[in-house]
Amino acid sequence: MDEPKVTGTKPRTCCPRKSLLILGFLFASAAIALVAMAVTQNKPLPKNIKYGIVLDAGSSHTNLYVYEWPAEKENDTGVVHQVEVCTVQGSGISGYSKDPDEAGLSLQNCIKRAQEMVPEQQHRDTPVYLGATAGMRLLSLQNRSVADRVLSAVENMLRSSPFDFQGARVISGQEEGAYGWITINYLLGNFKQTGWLDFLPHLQSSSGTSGALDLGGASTQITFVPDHEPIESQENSLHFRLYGKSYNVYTHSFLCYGKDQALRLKLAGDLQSTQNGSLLDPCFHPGYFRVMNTSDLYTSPCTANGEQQLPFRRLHLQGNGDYQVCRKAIQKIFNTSHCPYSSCSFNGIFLPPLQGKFGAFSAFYFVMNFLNLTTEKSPVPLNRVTSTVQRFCSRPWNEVKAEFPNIKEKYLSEYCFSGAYILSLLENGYGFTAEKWQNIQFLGKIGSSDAGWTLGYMLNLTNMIPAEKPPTRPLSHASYVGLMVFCSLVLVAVLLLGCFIFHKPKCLQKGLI
Ligand SMILES: Nc1ccn([C@@H]2O[C@H](COP(=O)(O)OP(=O)(O)OP(=O)(O)O)[C@@H](O)[C@H]2O)c(=O)n1
Ligand SMILES: [Ca+2]
Repeated sequence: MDEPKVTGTKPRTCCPRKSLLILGFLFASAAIALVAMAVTQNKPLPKNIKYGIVLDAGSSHTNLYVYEWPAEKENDTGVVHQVEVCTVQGSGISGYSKDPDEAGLSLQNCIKRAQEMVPEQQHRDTPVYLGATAGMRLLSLQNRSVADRVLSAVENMLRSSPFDFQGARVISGQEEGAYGWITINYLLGNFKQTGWLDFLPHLQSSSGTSGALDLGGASTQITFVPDHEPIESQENSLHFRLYGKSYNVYTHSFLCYGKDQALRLKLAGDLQSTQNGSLLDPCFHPGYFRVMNTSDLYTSPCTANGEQQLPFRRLHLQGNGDYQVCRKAIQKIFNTSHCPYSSCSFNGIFLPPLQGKFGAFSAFYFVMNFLNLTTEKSPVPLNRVTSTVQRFCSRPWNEVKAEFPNIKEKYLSEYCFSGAYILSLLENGYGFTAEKWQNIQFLGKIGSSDAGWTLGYMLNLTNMIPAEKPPTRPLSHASYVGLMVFCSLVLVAVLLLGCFIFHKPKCLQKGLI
């Protein structure tokens, strides 16, 4: 018998497979398009670089610095960096008092170098500034009109360059201190806008900044934020508002206390106790000789007051490398007999208690670096620095010369004096104890940029450091797009899942067949 036929309609294929496939395809395409759009939209645009040039016309020499930064990030912190430094051959511009035009010509090679560094089409938009420091301050005191002629010679040279000349002037000691402080804190990232993390306590000192110590040939600067102390003298007080934060900064520039002028001060003092023009100098190596015209010692306004009729015209200096005696001789150039404030450094100049970390650069760094005292990770303790300088000073000059044949004799012969002077200035002048010494970091460069006042000067003149924190979005554009994509995907996935759960296609429901 035939089995009864099952009648009725065939069970429908409950899943419209085709539609599901199409849906899946559309979903995948949408997801791919979303991701592709986010990626292409966020591809870094071709970099639009800007340049700026600053000439540091120091007392001993002139350096030209080229800086660059991405145009669209101008107001961010830490984006400007040095791409070139060119050292002008010969003396500093103040050394051209006898032939001011030569001061202008001396800059030519470095200007050429800058022309090679900056793309030609940007020459006209690249600002160039020249700032002269203590050498020109001294020349102005000595002979204003000669100083003006030197300045106009360098100005004419810079005006004739293809760059956008913005000025050549003598900057004040206060500015030099302040811009050095801005430079190092900008480069160390201490002005960083922390955004969401603003409420966290700062790790460094209470101000979150580092002090700056600059030692030049003719002046030296100390700049830092004291700890809640009032700054007792107006001329040492600066107020900055940077990236939405206020800073009360102490600064002082000691004219005549750069290392070259300090040596002159010491020698001029020593001369008073010699009868015949022979001087046994403890700050030079045993076996070192130097002959100088006594008149040269008194050409600077730093020593002019002590000018006297000496019975000899030449000074015969002979080294004996005695560090302890050298320190005593140097001590005499710091007058600590009077202080009209609650505390002073020397010469009656106000100094609040030292606070926080310090970055020490220019000659502080050159000398410490030469003595191999900057290579270790943590600061070398004061007693080790002292014994290193002491040992170096006692070495015979011919031995030192033979060991460092490539170092300029002028630099090499003075590292003993310079080491002792740095210790005198920091220990006795500013009061860095063995403990506080550990807060000093000797630095030449921070990243690719030299520590010095020039970067801070340019940042200020180009208005690249805003007083208030620029309004920033909580997320970067890339993070924003990424998050949007992610959330969209999650949303779609949740939607699909919801559809599947609440409108389960019959084929997926158990026991239907
Ligand atoms: N490798 C070097 C380079 C420089 N010097 C000396 O360090 C001193 C300071 O140099 P610098 O900071 O360049 O001084 P200037 O900027 O020229 O002087 P100032 O800031 O006082 O105008 C000078 O006596 C220079 O001879 C040194 O001993 N070793
Ligand atoms: Ca300098």
